[in-house]
Amino acid sequence: MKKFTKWQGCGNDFVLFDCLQDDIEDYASVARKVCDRHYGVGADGILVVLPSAQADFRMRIFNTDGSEAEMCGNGIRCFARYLYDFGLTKETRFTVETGAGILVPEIVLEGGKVKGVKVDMGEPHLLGEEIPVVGFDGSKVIDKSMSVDGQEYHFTAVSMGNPHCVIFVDDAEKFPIYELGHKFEEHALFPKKTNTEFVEVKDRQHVRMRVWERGAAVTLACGTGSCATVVAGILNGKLDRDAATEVELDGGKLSIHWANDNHVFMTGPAELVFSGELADCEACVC
Ligand SMILES: N[C@@H](CCC[C@H](N)C(=O)O)C(=O)O
Repeated sequence: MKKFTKWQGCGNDFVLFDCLQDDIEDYASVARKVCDRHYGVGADGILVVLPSAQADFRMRIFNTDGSEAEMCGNGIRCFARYLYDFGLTKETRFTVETGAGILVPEIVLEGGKVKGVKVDMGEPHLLGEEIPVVGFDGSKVIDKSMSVDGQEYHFTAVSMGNPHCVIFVDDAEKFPIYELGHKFEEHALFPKKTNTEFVEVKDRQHVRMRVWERGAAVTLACGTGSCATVVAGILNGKLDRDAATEVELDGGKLSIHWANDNHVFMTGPAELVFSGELADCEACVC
């Protein structure tokens, strides 16, 4: 029987497997089964805790469709809180190897209790080949035009280790995300597919964002998407850089700050939902 814990950060939910001792044979197949909301536990992805030769821990993340993502912002806060709450580290600040490099989460304490997690998400990548976006080698992809379903959209592309396409809209609530989201994800401009954020700017430090995630469809929140949104908002002159921006998501709020050292800092909640054991663990080697 493989034990797991279920977590959520702003309603973006994950099943976490601690594979420091017992590994899972096929992460992709476990992700597809376990994330199913009818036949499985139900989640937007699975997080895998692994040892690392370069950092204190290693995190891998698999989407509901079994694809592996380079990084997950809400996921790394849950990952960090698991390590701290379950006694795998006594440190409040430690290093995590991810597909986006080594990142640094910090447990935020208030009166001895965990209030949230702040993560140094590293530097955004802006060149076309780094994201990647076809046809933009050597240049940034800011306020460019793309056609989806016969309609022209202005987009800005940012990588936070994983690809994001940020679209500023007049009314985020009215955007037909369920009908059109997958067309952005699969657009020929993005050879590794993309996450897409539909963003309404409320004021210079406050946005409303809805997301269609690569490999997971609509989720209640996206941490890397929130970072990409704020970077794109600043690059387009819509947001201020001197203080944090509040990103209002379907499932909660994140505070994002693109600091002068070029690092993006994300602060937000991470909560344990429940612990359990998989009844059918045929994909595990434990
Ligand atoms: N929800 C996550 C991002 C998860 C990975 C994403 N779907 C991808 O494939 O890049 C977040 O909070 O960042």
